[in-house]
Amino acid sequence: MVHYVDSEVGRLRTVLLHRPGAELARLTPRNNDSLLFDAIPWVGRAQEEHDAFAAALRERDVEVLYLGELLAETLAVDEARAELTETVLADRRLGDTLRVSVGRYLADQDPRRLAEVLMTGLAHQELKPGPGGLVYEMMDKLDFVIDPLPNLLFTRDSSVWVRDRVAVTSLAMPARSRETTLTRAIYRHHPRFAGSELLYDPGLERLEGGDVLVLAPEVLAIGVGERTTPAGAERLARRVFAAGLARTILAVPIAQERATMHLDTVCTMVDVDAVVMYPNIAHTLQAYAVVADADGEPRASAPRPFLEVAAEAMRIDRLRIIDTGLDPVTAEREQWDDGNNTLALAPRLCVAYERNVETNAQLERAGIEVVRISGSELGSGRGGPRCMSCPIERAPLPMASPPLGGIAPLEVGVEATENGLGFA
Ligand SMILES: NC(=O)NCCC[C@H](N)C(=O)O
Repeated sequence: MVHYVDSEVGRLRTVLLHRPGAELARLTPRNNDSLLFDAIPWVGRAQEEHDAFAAALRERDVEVLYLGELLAETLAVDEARAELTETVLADRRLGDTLRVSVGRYLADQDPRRLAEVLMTGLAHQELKPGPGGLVYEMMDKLDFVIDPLPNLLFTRDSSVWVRDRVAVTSLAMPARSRETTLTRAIYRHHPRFAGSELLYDPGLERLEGGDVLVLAPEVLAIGVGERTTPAGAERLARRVFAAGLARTILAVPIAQERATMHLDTVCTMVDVDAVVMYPNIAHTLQAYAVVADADGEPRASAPRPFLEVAAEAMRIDRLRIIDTGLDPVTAEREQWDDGNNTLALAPRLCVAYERNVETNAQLERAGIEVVRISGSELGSGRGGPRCMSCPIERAPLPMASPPLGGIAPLEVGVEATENGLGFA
């Protein structure tokens, strides 16, 4: 099984999605802020929108894997089951009496139902018969014994592939931190991923997948802001250099605000040399170019304009920008609604939310084909097509020029095609 991603735009072959389920029905006006949703989604409609997204990908020959299914299959492995049960029971809010009772409940579930509980959580009133004990008695019947994970929908953030390695990330927000226990278990125990080496681990410094862009073979950009810390970027750089997976990493400071929670909320790639980007920051965004010194340690140079540093690292003349919206107000509205958060299926072919009318028109004027999907309900969690997808295999792109540092491209069968770019 090939797992390989060396760009943002190489033809997408396999992707990990999560079809939203009952975990979305846990959202209420009391908890939506802490669970990182801006509204209460209509679950059935969100599922329809998501099914249409998945269908659009399949129609274009993309293999769609579902996190829920992989998790259920993973839980058939005893070691994975024990590991994930233990993680849930380690929650110090439970106390001993409730812990024993939750442990028994989990042990009684078959892999499919256990996967559902791990994703959807468990409400106090669902644990029957109640175990008694102080903790249980003092809980409200609507409280959660196991918290739900409504942000599983955004598979981009909990893992990211860099060439043939997968980085299981370290999520910053408490509402999301348990997500990576699930992705980690899948990559470690599911037979499909047997032999995959983990490049990063949830116990390390904060790092989220939405901040990691594979700009070109051997060039990564890492947003540093609300979610990813400088220490997370440095740790990933060290590991990527040690594994010979990249020669330059750009650390890109972004405002620590909800509107710009990840780098992919302001900038995504739509061609080998083009990004759709929020114009209000395009020319002020800076980047620190990080390379390995003689000992393999990451060394950063002084910050310079992102667009310049990126083009240099990618060995192209210019990184073309396609603006979000037409005017500053439309740009602000469409950036908020994930107009920048496109998912490239191949160079010059991307998936975008239909509601971002002006941005999509700009993309088309620039020669990018746009597959429009509706996302009125999906978008209530503040994420678009890129956030909702974790590419596992993309057709490789050629190196921009012969590698200078002696890092050889992997032998993974670059397709010979008419345009020579490895995509049909
Ligand atoms: N890459 C992304 O921007 N992902 C969107 C994550 C949205 C989610 N509600 C969160 O706040 O983490």
